[in-house]
Amino acid sequence: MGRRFSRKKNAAPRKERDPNETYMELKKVNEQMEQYYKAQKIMSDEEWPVFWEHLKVTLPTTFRITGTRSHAVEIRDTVKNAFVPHLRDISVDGVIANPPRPLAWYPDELGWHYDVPRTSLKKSPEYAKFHQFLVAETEVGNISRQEAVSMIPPLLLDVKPQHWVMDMCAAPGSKTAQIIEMVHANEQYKVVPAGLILANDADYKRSHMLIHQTKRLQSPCLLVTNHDASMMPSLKLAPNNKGEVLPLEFDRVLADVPCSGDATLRKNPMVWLKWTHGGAMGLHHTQVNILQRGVQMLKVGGRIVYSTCSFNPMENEAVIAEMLNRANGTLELVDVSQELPALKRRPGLSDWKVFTKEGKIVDKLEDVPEDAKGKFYPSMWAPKNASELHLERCLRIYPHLQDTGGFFVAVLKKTAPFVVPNPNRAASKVEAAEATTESVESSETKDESNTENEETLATGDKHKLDTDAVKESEEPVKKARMSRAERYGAATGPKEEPFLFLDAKNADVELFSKFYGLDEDFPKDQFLVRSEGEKNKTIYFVSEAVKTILKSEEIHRLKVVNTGVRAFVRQDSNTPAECLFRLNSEGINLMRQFVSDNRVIPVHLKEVITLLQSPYPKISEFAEEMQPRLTALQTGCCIFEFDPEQEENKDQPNPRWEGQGLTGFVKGKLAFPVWKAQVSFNMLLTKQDRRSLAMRLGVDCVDSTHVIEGGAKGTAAKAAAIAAAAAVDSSADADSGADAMDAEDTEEATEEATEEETV
Ligand SMILES: C[S@@+](CC[C@H](N)C(=O)[O-])C[C@H]1O[C@@H](n2cnc3c(N)ncnc32)[C@H](O)[C@@H]1O
Repeated sequence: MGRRFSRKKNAAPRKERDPNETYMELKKVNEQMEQYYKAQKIMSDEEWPVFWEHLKVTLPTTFRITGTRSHAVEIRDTVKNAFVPHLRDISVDGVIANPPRPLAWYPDELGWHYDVPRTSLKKSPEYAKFHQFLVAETEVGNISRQEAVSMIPPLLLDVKPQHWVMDMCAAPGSKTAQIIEMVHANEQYKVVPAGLILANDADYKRSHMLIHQTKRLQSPCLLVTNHDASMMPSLKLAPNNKGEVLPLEFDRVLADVPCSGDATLRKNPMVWLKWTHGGAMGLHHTQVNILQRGVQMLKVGGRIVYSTCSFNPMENEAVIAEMLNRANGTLELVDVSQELPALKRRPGLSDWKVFTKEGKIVDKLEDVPEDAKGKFYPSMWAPKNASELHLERCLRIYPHLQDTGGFFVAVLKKTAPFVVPNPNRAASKVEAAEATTESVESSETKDESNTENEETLATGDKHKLDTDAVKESEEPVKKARMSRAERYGAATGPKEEPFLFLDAKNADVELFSKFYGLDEDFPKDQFLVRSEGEKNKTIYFVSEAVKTILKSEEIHRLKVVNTGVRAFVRQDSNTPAECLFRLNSEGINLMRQFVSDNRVIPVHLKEVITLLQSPYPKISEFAEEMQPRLTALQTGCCIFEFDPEQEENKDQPNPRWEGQGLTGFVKGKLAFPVWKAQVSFNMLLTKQDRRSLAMRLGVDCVDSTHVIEGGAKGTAAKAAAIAAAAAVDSSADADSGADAMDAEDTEEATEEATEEETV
């Protein structure tokens, strides 16, 4: 049995990692890489030295002020007017740091960057306060830490609130979060957007990081799946309200594919050590297949964005060129030169070199040594018609252009239905071998979905494995033996509980609908549970669009790992209460819109402080004028709503941000669930949420050991899995690319969540 390593209970706290430590010690040279990219002529000889030197400079920290909250602009102005003036001319580690500033190309000045590394923030009291502010706002979802270049693909995806969007390789989820915000951009009171976000990742653990990262956005329009994206299953949706049965297709698709990540070396200095000629070779074919599946599932007229955090043409232009040729006129590269006009970019390449692993240039497949041929595909070379494909419309983002990481982005539009090319036009020998098993596969697929149109049928019969993992000779036998889940690319994580919709007439639904006075036109048939146990424990709410997927007769094909906002949780309470279902903080902002005012208590700061500082305050501890209402309130859960605008002293400086001149309170209303027992009250927030609320209000709080939060069984285990995944991720594996920072943030947050749920 292998040794198990565990952290000792009384071990000293883990030392905070200092990415710069390793960074500084590393020699920032890699001659192979330098030669390789010089040979690719990715830029002019004059520009090269500036580019190369810039790769060695620490990356600024960036964050986004999220668009879903109506007060995003107020948060921006707080940063701009209250913090920035105090952050001018501040010396950190002996260097005068540039104050935070907006990213020139990010719309409405909602994307920001600053130079002081995270690990040095505490060295300056001004920056420490700024950091505290960022942390508090991040916890409530008003700010999202994300690398600048990683914000570009969703912006170019041009998502509207009614769009159905698929994010094919979504973990850890920073781009998914951005897309969710776009779907919710209109934020109309009592309106659940018609749009949908299907966020997928092949890695089960990472799919849970994604769930964690997006949870704070409280979107009922999100569905998280766990498939190999090149094998996303076709699906017929449940009939819509016109009785039509439509295939699962998307208006927008993001293919932010796994890549070698060599454009992240400002943040992942290990790239300097690890880069080799072979790094991108095994990825090209997977990338083509993921992109092709995305194109297949895209509606005609829809947009697909392909992106990598790699400079390598084999992972970039070669993939796009192959896709355009396969699409044979049904796909076009969009000229986005007028979109994000302030974003500095360089055009895509129309010619590039292919190297062997040993670093020799090979002009064509025939020239590759026989024993290495299996690793190469004809599509790795620039096609003869490259100059006709408008590859210059691709975007190459280089670090020296605007002090960012590197990125590659291509925006494609589907102009007509796309049929997978004849297997004879297969991209490789391996793919051709796969085609020999087609009769086994396609006959089964046709049985399952014989009404599918030509395009989806073609899709069904081309489920491919990552060819690197497949031995050619074994392939036909293996594929014929594969389980259905494997053929559809479902990853091998634990079996998921089904999603079971509750009837609008279900006794529990009727009970909480009546108790909370849910609006008459609230869609009560969009609640679901995840187990067929005797008692419904946690009740989730999903949008209508999500429901049409979950109610599909073919839902067994899709491995859904998470969906829905936790709206109600059955409270195990000894207190007699008419309704034991309590509202959950996770869904409070959504549900508040539909709950009758009878269960909503407007409160002042005083009451919030009472709840934060005393675990079970009695009615007598609240303001006298509130006591009759609190006494009359039926026992059970209610919402306390705090509106800072109603405070008399709202313009007084907040002691926490003193010096920054910030006025008293956070902007916008705050709603949180509170349980009323016979004579006392209890705030139903996790320790973390209590702390973050206290921090935002500039007050202290007491950590109650009786914090109640809706942790479904097994959630702690899942959170532990997330933490483990984040830990793996933060060691800068290649495909985490530009999002490693986000993973680190997730790790921190998850450790908190785990701690919480085990209380
Ligand atoms: C560059 S990262 C994506 C970053 C993510 N879009 C974000 O913004 O946070 C690539 C992701 O692809 C996933 N992945 C790798 N191979 C995959 C496949 N065949 N299908 C789907 N996802 C895959 C990895 O687990 C990884 O999470």
